[in-house]
Amino acid sequence: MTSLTLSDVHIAIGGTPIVTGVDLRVPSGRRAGIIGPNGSGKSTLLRAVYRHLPIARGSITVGDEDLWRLTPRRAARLVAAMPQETKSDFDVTAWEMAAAGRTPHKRPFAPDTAEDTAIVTDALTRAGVAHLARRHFATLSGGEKQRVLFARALAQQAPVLVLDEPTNHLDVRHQFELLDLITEAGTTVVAALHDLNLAAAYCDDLYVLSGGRVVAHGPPADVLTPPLVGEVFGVDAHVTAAPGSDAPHLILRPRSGTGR
Ligand SMILES: Nc1ncnc2c1ncn2[C@@H]1O[C@H](COP(=O)(O)OP(=O)(O)OP(=O)(O)O)[C@@H](O)[C@H]1O
Repeated sequence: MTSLTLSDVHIAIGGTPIVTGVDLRVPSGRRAGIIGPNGSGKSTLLRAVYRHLPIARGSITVGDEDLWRLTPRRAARLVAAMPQETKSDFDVTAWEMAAAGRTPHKRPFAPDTAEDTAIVTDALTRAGVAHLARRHFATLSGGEKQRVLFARALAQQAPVLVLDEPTNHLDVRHQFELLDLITEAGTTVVAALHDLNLAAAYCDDLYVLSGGRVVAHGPPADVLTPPLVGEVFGVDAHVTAAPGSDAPHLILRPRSGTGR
């Protein structure tokens, strides 16, 4: 297992600063959630962690390895991603999409070994989509695609998992199942989540992004206070306890006095 550390990370797109001075540390095997309103920079930050977007300043380290100094192959052995969107216009099956997770473990154009096949089968099974293996990825529903992409990330067997809104297409049962699977996998996780209650229930620490900066971080109970939620998200929050757990549970309402 491996820790993930972001130090003073700055990201600009087309000369415009989007993420500014982010420090974030996920100890080995722990789960950090990134929350924040639309456009606050969550996806941009995660794209830098899975090397789809370069950083302008700062560093990202996995264990003691500087992610941006590694070969793509080495980086992909350390960090697997389940991005929000994937180009699905080309003609691959769900199996081939999941099997792409094995690429960093193989020589270029090498065929799948029996071990690769077993790992991909196991990943599709754990993600609950083995029955879709022969279907064309482009024809799957949003939630089915999301679970195949999760299978790809599992097949990659990387110690760090980056998840961008992993539950946004999933029905409630599959939301819980996916987050339980992630918890059982025991990998180091950084995930952007819109659902504050799922974030509170499944993450050890939360980082709140607003305007590309971290404005609060810590255990969910310390971060998800009514004043913080009011200030960052512009809604009223009432905090209760989640049934059978120590995690806070929020009841959210439109901000009083907004005329709604
Ligand atoms: N390629 C781009 N060119 C210009 N601006 C961009 C680009 N990508 C992102 N941005 C801007 O950067 C900001 C942060 O976007 P990002 O997608 O990281 O936010 P987010 O917190 O993930 O939002 P959401 O909750 O809506 O998914 C937004 O204002 C967005 O418009």
